Amino acid sequence: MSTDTTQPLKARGVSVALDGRPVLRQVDLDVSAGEFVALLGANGSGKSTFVRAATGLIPMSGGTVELFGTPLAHFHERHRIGYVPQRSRAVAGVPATVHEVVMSGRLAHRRLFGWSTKADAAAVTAAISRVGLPDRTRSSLSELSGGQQQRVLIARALASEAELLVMDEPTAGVDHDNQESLAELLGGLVHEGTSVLLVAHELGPLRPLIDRAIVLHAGEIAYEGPCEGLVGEDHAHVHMHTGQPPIPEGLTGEGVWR
Ligand SMILES: Nc1ncnc2c1ncn2[C@@H]1O[C@H](COP(=O)(O)OP(=O)(O)OP(=O)(O)O)[C@@H](O)[C@H]1O
Repeated sequence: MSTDTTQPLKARGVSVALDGRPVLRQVDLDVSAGEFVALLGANGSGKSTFVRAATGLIPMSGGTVELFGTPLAHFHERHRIGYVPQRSRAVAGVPATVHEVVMSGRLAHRRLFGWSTKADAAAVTAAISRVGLPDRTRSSLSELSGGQQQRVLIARALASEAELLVMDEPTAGVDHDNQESLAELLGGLVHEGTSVLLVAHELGPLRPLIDRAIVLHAGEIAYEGPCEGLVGEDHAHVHMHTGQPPIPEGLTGEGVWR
């Protein structure tokens, strides 16, 4: 269980331009220790861009990010962040076994070119078991179903013993039963003190886990507050399409539409 109460993520005024076009504008977003935050919004609203910028994968054109109290540029404890990319981005053409992919989650624990240790092997075995794939350890990733591939990517983050999981659409293309298993797994991790930033279109079985929702619209925050302030599964889309809050302002008493 994580006992560190330092704020895992503090982003202020994050702006990103891609191909010279502003994609994110002045986004403030926090994830506190033990918190489960959902980042919602329509296709192209900038969700993936935000998590990629906040984890240092792409540069920002403005703003600041602190990870566990350390400015991004000086943050070297990569193992504390478990980035679970969109499956389609991560899996395409990867000729690796489940074991190899999950073992790659241990790299941040090792010295450069160090051999894997017993601790690495134990962490990998435990992570693969935890996502329910112990009998697929030697399978190639390409042989697995979409939901199983997603679990392998999560196991990689678990193997790194991450304290903040940043997950980009982990339920996309995953059937309901696998979404339920994912919700159970994440519920257990949160109970143990893991913090989560989840990018999603639809929350489904993950909805009860969420402490706070943030809706992006065209690269800016359009809503921040509890899920109860969101109406329906595709609520974010309704709002995005109409440009109007789906409920009269002030009626929920919770959350802020901007
Ligand atoms: N490499 C890139 N170069 C130029 N523009 C990009 C690039 N990647 C994304 N974009 C654009 O940036 C905007 C935000 O994309 P992003 O992938 O962050 O959105 P998203 O909310 O995660 O959408 P989705 O739900 O479809 O993944 C989109 O208009 C997209 O076309």
